[in-house]
Amino acid sequence: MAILKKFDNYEIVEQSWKRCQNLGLHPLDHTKHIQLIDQTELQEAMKENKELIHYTLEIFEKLSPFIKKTGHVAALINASGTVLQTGGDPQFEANAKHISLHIGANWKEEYRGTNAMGVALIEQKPIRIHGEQHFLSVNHFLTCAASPIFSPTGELLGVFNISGKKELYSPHTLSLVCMITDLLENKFLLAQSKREHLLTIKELEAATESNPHPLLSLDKENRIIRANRAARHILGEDCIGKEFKNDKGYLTKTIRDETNKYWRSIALFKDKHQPSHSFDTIWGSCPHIERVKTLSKKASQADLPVLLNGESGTGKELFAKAIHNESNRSSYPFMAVNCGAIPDNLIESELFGYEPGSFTGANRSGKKGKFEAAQKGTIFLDEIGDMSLRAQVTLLRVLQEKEITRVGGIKSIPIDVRIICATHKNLSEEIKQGRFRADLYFRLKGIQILLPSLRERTDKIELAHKILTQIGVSPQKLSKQAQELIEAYTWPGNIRELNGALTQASFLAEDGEIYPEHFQLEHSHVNIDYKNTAASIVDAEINAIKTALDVNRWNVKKTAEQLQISRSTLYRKLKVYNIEPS
Ligand SMILES: Nc1ncnc2c1ncn2[C@@H]1O[C@H](COP(=O)(O)OP(=O)(O)OP(=O)(O)O)[C@@H](O)[C@H]1O
Repeated sequence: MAILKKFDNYEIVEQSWKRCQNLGLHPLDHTKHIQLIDQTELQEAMKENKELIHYTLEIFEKLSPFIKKTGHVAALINASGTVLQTGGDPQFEANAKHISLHIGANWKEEYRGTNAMGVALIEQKPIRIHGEQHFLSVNHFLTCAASPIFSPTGELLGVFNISGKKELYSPHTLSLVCMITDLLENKFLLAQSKREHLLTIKELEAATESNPHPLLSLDKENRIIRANRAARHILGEDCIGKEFKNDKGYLTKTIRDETNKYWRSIALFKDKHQPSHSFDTIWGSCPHIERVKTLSKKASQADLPVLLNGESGTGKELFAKAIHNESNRSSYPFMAVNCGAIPDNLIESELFGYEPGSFTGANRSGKKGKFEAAQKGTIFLDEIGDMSLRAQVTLLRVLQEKEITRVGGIKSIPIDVRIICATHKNLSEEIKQGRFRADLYFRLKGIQILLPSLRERTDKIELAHKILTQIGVSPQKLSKQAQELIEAYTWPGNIRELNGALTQASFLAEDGEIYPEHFQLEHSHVNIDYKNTAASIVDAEINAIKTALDVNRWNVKKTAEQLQISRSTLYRKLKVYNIEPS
């Protein structure tokens, strides 16, 4: 075993060798313990790991030029050790078959001795096993690097491995394997958290360099549903199911919020270093938004109630904050209340507070309500159209009397607060339908401001560039085709949706140019004209690529030069358009 000592993972390998000896494995007998599963079991395993295989194949395709060229083989095993996929250098793959590195074989340590996949399964961390570190001498010609793959809830799904001849040893293979497993884990998380509030923690001392994208998703109660490895590293391995408390002041960025107002009301995760909202932070130069800004600036000086009307995600809260920040009340609090999210029986205690011991479950020392907390400042009543009729009566009384009484209390407290309301509903229609009180509407209306939807705006690309700059991506990375898609899509979730879509697309583009395939949008919202234009652009591009490939006899370097694109872009397009030599 002395030979093992020259490697830094000496202790792990030594323990593995001991386990192999205890299990009765012999370094020279590699056939005795071979474990293969039959076709039925294999199909079962494939079915169980369908998603894992699908994502791995996507990565295999991207990697295959590199792996083939460098004489390596990549392999995926499931959590029981069975090889589910292999791919890479065909010549080396033939060698690999001789040592049972093929689909259906089991590479658990107990069957194949010390090996990177088997040890990664046991240690549940990335590992390299090089040359003579392998227990079976038949594997001594190999150098292997493997890393476990975890589900977004922390269960071990399998292991990804890259093997090559030991002369090809490179210190980077292990990093590559780790990057691949991170990518796989993120693909799972993105796919599974479609209807969850997905965040990334942006900047943190504890964030590891090799894992720059901690991702986690939250449920409506702010509990962590899923987290990738980087996020679990920061928040603790047992973080799943716990509340995400941002008590350490992490800078977070919402990647996706399925426009569920309840999640949005958990507005805890604000970047502390963000400039406070003013009209300068409201982007856009389309005449429509310019008009709205001018009106809002005037409104900020008037101390009258303001009613903001607009679809979800059009910036109502942003405008409310800007109005407050530019008003005489700016040095006093801005309190936001999502009226639709508060249960009817709690609305009074939420708005007006309560005295000690007033109801079961209440805080023993009593609590200030939002009106009191906003004293001399502004209260923002978001989704006022969703407020129950009962709550509307109570609110109307406060507006008339300009004082509140805490639940369970008798003392009246005078209130000096400016009210800004917002709704996506047509309140006149709500009044007609008997769902909103006309007298309350007239009290709240004051200055009415109608925010345009994103599809009505002419500055979508300008907004997209601003968003990309904000998330640290150069606007140049937005391809022409992606710009066409942004213009054509109808954006039912407005700027919030655009923000989420771009953040996600830039993430999926992995620092490359952003193309339509990086967006996860609902096709039904794409304008029909675009579909035709897009189809013709795509056809023209496919034809150009095919012609150039024919002319250059499939020499990728020359073809890329002729098309004036990089080789990696050409490879990507070949894959996306499924172009193969005929
Ligand atoms: N003109 C704009 N410039 C910059 N960012 C904007 C603009 N409009 C909206 N946003 C961004 O879009 C997101 C949604 O905005 P906001 O929360 O203000 O919308 P909303 O209309 O209040 O949505 P909801 O009705 O769902 O409460 C926020 O991240 C906000 O910063």
